[in-house]
Amino acid sequence: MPELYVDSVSHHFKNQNVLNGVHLQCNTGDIKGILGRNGCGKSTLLKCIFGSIKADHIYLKLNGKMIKKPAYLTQQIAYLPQHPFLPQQLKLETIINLLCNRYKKELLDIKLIQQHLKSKIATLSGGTVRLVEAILTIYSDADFVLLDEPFSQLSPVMIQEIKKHILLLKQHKAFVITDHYYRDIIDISTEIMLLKNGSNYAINSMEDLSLHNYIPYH
Ligand SMILES: Nc1ncnc2c1ncn2[C@@H]1O[C@H](COP(=O)(O)OP(=O)(O)OP(=O)(O)O)[C@@H](O)[C@H]1O
Repeated sequence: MPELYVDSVSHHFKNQNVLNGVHLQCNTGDIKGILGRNGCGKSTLLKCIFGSIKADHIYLKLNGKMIKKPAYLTQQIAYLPQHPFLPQQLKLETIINLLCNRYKKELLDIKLIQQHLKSKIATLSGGTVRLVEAILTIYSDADFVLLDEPFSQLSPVMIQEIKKHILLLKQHKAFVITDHYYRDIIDISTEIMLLKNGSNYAINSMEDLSLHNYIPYH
């Protein structure tokens, strides 16, 4: 079964140690939810795994094989960054033709996608771009999908739509997802971890989140 295994992730910026030996592992069917306060290093962790920043140290295996080059070069990992990444002047249809093969049919069956196929990205609202980017990443060819704040900017019904697609695709893929909409993360995740002071902690209840001072005590 496809497996992403990441261990001993460490990274610093100037004199700040952001990640200090983080561990993460997931297989097809897993949705790994990552929670943590602002600035604790969630985005940095996803970037280190994807390879868009070079970690001080990372031990990364894909399907049992050690990967030494940036993981995005394997094309087995897809990544939704926090910032918009689709080319503004291209039509959605062109982007799909360039990027999507494996789940193209399923993608083109989605009403929201059909609706905007002929539109240039520049003409879509900010939230719609976010929605389209999240759906394209979920339906990418990759077996492992990293999603950085896929729910931000989205109305509740659109958050529901994204959750539906993640749950549909998890039979074929593994997801690592982070967002401050923690209830939505908890709702779909098979496992939750909290990032704090550079380390990861297993979360088994809402009380754990209070104990770690991620959510306030009631
Ligand atoms: N390029 C950079 N140069 C210097 N410091 C950085 C850089 N990128 C991130 N940092 C710092 O590293 C820390 C972790 O940032 P990161 O964006 O990973 O946090 P986060 O958990 O994703 O936060 P948020 O929930 O607010 O998005 C922060 O203190 C941030 O200021």
